[in-house]
Amino acid sequence: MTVEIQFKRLDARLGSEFPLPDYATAHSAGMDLRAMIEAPLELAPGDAELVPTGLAIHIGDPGLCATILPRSGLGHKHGLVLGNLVGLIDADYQGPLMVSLWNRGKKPLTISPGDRVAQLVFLPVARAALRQVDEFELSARGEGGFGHTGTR
Ligand SMILES: O=c1ccn([C@H]2C[C@H](O)[C@@H](COP(=O)(O)OP(=O)(O)OP(=O)(O)O)O2)c(=O)[nH]1
Ligand SMILES: [Mg+2]
Repeated sequence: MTVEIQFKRLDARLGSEFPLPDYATAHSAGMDLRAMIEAPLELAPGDAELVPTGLAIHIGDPGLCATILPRSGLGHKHGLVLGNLVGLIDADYQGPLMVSLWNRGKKPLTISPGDRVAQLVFLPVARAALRQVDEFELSARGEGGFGHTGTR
């Protein structure tokens, strides 16, 4: 499904020097986000920096959220992942979209202005109304968890 999402361009280089976030292929689930930094950023091993993406979005619909996820190639090959592991963008958030870049690897990494460093994925959300009970109707799993079903 396609949803229309309002955005504001906070950095004039987006949409001119660098393309706006977009899907790389017809069926990509994520649109890549760029590091809209002023100058190259060196991330020492273990360091994390909060980096602007140059845009703000307002999802507006409580039945939707967005997540910011690492890009597989950068995460696996270079150790560039997210300081919060996954970013969660609430439907009522209107501030600048930020990415926490974490070098979890063993070598310094240099991020250049405009690099595509993470990806934005929109997801449906179920919001819960919690109802307290004394007992659950017993399920097949019951309280078994944390490896209860084995590995083979
Ligand atoms: O990677 C991220 C994660 C979050 N946000 C923004 C959007 C989100 O709606 C807001 C709050 O995020 P979250 O609820 O995860 O953080 P919090 O520490 O609980 O902050 P708050 O108390 O504002 O909810 O920060 C980003 O821009 N980038
Ligand atoms: Mg929160």
